[in-house]
Amino acid sequence: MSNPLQENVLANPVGTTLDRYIMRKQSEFPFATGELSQLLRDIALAGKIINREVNRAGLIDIAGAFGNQNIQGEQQQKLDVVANIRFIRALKNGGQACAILSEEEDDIIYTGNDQGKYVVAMDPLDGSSNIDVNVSIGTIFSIYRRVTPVGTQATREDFLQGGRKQVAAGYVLYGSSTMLVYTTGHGVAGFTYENSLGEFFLSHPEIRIPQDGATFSCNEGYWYQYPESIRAYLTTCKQRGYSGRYIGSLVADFHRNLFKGGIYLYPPTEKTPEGKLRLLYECYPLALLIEQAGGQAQSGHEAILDIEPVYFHQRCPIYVGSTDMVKEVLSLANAAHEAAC
Ligand SMILES: O=P(O)(O)OC[C@H]1O[C@](O)(COP(=O)(O)O)[C@@H](O)[C@@H]1O
Ligand SMILES: [Mg+2]
Ligand SMILES: [Mg+2]
Repeated sequence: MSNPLQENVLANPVGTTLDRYIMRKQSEFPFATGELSQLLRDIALAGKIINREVNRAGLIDIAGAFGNQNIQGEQQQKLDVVANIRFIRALKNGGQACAILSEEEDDIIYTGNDQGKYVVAMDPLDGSSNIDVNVSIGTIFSIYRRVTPVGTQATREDFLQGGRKQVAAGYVLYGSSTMLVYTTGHGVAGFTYENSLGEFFLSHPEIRIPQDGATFSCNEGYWYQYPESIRAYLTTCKQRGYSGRYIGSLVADFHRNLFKGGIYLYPPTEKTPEGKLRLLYECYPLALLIEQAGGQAQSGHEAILDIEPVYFHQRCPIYVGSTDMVKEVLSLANAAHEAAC
């Protein structure tokens, strides 16, 4: 007969670690060789290291601008640079990624692992404008199986395969808790970081976004730069009494809508006529996640995952979230388009 202590411990298992979950998922694919599993572990490790830097950002000298501009013409923050270095190093040491594309670097980063079967596109630190003010930020990643022969150097073709060729995608959210959310094309799972054990534990096995929502996320500071159809949509949302929520960190706004329902909009503006967000390491990975969770991601003309990739730091408008809300934006945009023709 077990005593109360044993019963209590037996009744409270610590949970499924990310490692165990990856192994369990791998065993569902008889031909899996473990390289993608190892790559996901490497990304989780980099996420843990950046989490440590983010948590003590105020204590150590990584606040503020780094003093360089990246290829986007944006002032790099110190934490952008730190996160970039940490991720590249973790992927180099992991040995599975033969090349990386980063928001913070102009061109392909070769890891020296030419035997690696995968390439990774990443936004090492998303929500840079929020770094110094202790607001949630994140890391976004997208993984492809290379198309160039193993043993050779990766080329731009490996990165410009198109959104539907992603074999995995996800993000790490550094918020009130740190979470890793990813998909390998078989649903979306979320893991919460347990600091004291240094482990990610499965906390959200099958994430599904609600079909509809009552929250809209966009920077209304650009109201007068938005297309008329978007202003019409936002006006309708307000007339319905929907909530406006805008953190200014794409990962954090996306995460909230993923769990609660809602829509994130970054339309074309006069300042960014093609949209602001980057196709390869912001829009594609979140579009794969949202479709796997039952939502939609559109550019106003087509599904984000169907946009043809032409160059590395390509931008596009994005409307992503609950299906009913994205569909409504599209129908207004199409009506405006037809009226203009
Ligand atoms: O300040 P704006 O124009 O509203 O843009 C905010 C958006 O830009 C971003 O900060 C762009 O990402 P980075 O921080 O990785 O450059 C998104 O996270 C965010 O949603
Ligand atoms: Mg970003
Ligand atoms: Mg960034």
